[in-house]
Amino acid sequence: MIFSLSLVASSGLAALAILLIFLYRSASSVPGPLPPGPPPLPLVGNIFRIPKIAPWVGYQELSRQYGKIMSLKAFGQTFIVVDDADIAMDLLEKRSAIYSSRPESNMVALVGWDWNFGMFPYGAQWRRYRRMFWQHFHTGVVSKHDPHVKRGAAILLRRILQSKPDPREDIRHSLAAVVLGMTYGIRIAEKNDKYLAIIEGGSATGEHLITATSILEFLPVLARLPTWLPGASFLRTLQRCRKAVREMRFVPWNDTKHGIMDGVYDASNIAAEMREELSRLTAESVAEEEAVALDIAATVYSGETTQLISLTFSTLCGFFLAMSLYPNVQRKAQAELDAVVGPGRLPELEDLDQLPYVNAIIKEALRWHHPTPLGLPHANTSDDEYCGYFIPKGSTVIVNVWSILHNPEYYPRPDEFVPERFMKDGNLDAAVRDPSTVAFGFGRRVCPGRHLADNMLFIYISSVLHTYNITPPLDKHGQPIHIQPRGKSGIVSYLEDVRCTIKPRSTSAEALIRTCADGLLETRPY
Ligand code: HEM
Repeated sequence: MIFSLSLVASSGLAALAILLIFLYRSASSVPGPLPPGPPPLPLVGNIFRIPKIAPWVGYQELSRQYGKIMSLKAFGQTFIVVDDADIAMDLLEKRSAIYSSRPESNMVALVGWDWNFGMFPYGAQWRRYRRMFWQHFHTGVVSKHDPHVKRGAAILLRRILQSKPDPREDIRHSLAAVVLGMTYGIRIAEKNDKYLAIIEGGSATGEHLITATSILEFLPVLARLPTWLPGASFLRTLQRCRKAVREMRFVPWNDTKHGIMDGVYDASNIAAEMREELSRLTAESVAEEEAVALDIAATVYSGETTQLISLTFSTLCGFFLAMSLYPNVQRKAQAELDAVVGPGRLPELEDLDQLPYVNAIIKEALRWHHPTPLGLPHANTSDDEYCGYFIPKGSTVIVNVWSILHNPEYYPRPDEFVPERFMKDGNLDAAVRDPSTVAFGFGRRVCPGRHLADNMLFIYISSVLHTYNITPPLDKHGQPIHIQPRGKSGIVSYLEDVRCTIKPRSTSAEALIRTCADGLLETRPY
């Protein structure tokens, strides 16, 4: 009896143990909840809660309600929105093995951008392209582009001497000169340049890439409809986009390859280096390698929706506006430049360490008006769990970079342009979070052009501060107009209005612009 009782008891215990193990196992295989977020509607999810205008502000408001990591749903797709630098690092840097892909997008191929590795999914092909790109931009080699950068800054200095109330066209023209010179050795014409028109046509297609706003993203089958159908104007737009992107991808490469472009060109350029390498390959591998090289070159100057031009352009526009609004900042930087560089020359990269306040202005320019307020989205390639929340494979992970860079806890009075926040006792303060740690993205996808971008921002900003005074624009009565900084919505956010008055600091500054800039602008190849 005792035996049978104990048998029953022990078999009961065993059954209980098996049941507990089963319950534990099934509980642990049930994914935890998604990060908090607004309750989804059936089928469409949170489509109506996804902010469309200045979405970084809308996401910040949602994050205040739901937390620093939250989730939204749209047509079955999960969006994870992160509003905290440490969480972004935890996921995108520390777990970069699974958070380095891009969201799948039908629009990328429909608009014709599927050769650009910035949009490739994570994998062997992306690695191969990125490695090739990196060979031309890592810290050990990036200085080879300095002559092109200095020449671009000289073009800007020379063009704004005409003192127009809006510097945008001049900034864009000078950056296009850098990118075409550096990539293909092409020197663009003062006016009506063929290659400039090609870049602008290609980059304008970037707006069609924004996912979740196009019906084609969810119903790609519509792209197969005949273009002549009434109401199918969007298909004709896509056709035009693909043509513009194709021209951007092939025309400069082919023209320089066959030596048929107009005007002068510089022998030192990335495409020429690539061709040199191709010439050492066997005939069988040349065709495949040339296709990759051509796309890498096109990526340099088109980047992810024309990184080099758009993002550097947008940051420089923010700098011009900030200088017109904060005259004391400008004067302080000019005093530093006068003491270190002196009146007889333009600043050089070698001066960088001696100019902490100018460096602080560059950091503040990247923070105050960040060109990609929501960064570029990542996607995770396997299911994950973070702080008890389930993050399903294939989620779109968005970091609200703007909100992080405007968090008053780290950057008090965040809407004001205050370079002093990065300074302590006359030096840069290492204790303040450097905006570059989030501004250039994260993990394995971090911007591979960041060292070039740093150099460009330094040369452009220090050269302009050294030679020009930037003040507010004047109305027809000669009264200063106060411009309110407002960023437009888009993957790249541009300021709506950056009008200002730009005048040489003195007659000797004007002479310096003419002599130094004209020297750099000589048409002789390097
Ligand atoms: C102020 C200037 C710039 C800013 C703020 C910037 C910012 C960024 C950001 C936020 C990303 C996405 C990173 C991520 O996914 O986490 C990115 C990617 C990228 N950037 Fe930049 N960038 C700048 C300049 C440049 C320049 C000058 C180049 C080219 C020389 C460049 C080439 C690229 C490329 C090719 C990618 C895609 C990388 C990949 O997907 O693997 N960027 N950049």
